[in-house]
Amino acid sequence: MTKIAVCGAAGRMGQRIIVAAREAGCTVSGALERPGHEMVGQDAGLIAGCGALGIAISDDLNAVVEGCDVLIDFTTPKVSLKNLEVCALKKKSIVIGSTGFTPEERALAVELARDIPAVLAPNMSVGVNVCFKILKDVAKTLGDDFDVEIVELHHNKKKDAPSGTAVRMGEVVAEALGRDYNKVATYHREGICGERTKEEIGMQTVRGGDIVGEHTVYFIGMGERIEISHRAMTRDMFSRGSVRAAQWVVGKQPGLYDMQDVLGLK
Ligand SMILES: NC(=O)c1ccc[n+]([C@@H]2O[C@H](COP(=O)([O-])OP(=O)(O)OC[C@H]3O[C@@H](n4cnc5c(N)ncnc54)[C@H](O)[C@@H]3O)[C@@H](O)[C@H]2O)c1
Ligand SMILES: O=C(O)C1=N[C@H](C(=O)O)CCC1
Repeated sequence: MTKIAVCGAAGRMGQRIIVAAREAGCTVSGALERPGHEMVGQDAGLIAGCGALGIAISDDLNAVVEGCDVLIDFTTPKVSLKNLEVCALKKKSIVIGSTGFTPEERALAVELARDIPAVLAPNMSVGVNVCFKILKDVAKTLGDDFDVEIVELHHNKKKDAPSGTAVRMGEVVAEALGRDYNKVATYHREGICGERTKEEIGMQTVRGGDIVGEHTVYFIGMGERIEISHRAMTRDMFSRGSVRAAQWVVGKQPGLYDMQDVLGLK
C-alpha cells in the first residue's frame, strides 16, 4: 500500500485528496498545513469529512516527509519548491499540483527533481490531458489560417491567472504552430490596441463564485470556428488523478514527469 502524505491538507484540494487516497486503498501517512493554520493538530480525516484517520494535521515538513513514500502537494509554487527540495534530500517521491510557476521556478523544479521521481502537472484530470493531445493535432492541422484564443473560468478564491491549464494549452498550441508561447501570449487588450496579429494567442481570465474550472480554446477562421472545451463539475477527478500519479511515480527513474507520462498519452 502506497504511503501518501498530503501537503495543503486543509485546502480545497487537500481535503479531496485525502478522501481519494483512502478510496484508492492507499495509507494516508501524514497531513501538512502551514505553521499557524487553525487546523494544525486536528484529525486530517475529520477535516476532510471521511471519518477519523488518527493522523493529526502537522506543520513539521521533515517528519511528515520522512514517514511517507510520496508527498502530494497542492499549495503554491514557493511552498512546492521547498517540498521538492526536502523530498530530494530524503529520497522520497513527490506529486505537485500547484499552479502559477514562473519559467524560472519551473526550471528550478527540473533541477531539484534530478535525483528523485517527481510529477508536476497543472491539471490531473484525464479529460484535460486528452484535450492537450487533441489540441496539438488540431493546431497542427489548421496551421496559421485560424486565430487562437483561450478563455478560462474559475472560482473567486483562485490566486493565479491565467490558470496553469490555460497556460499549458497555450504552450501546446504554440509549440504545434512553431511559435514561442512567451512571445505570442497576449494577456491584455485595451483602448486602440491595433489589429490582431496572426501569431498572437489571446489568454482571457474570468473569476467568480464557485466555478470549479472551465477552459475553451477557440480556433477562429473565416466563416467557421472550432471550440474545444473542458468543464470540471467537481474537484474529484483532480484528486483521483493526483493519487493515480502518486501510485505511478513511486519507484520510477529520477526526473520530472507530467500527467501525460502518468496516463501514457505521450
Ligand atoms: N493540478 C491540478 O489538477 C489542480 C487542480 C486544482 C487546483 N490546483 C492548484 O492547486 C493549488 C491549491 O489549490 P486549492 O484550491 O486547494 O487552494 P487552497 O488555498 O484551498 O489550499 C491550499 C492549502 O495550502 C496550504 N498551505 C499554504 N502554505 C503551506 C505550507 N507552507 N505548508 C503546508 N500547507 C500550506 C494553505 O493553508 C491551504 O490550506 C493551486 O495552485 C491551484 O491552482 C491544481
Ligand atoms: O481551482 C484551481 O485553482 C484550479 N487550478 C488548476 C489550474 O490553474 O489550471 C486546475 C483547475 C482548478
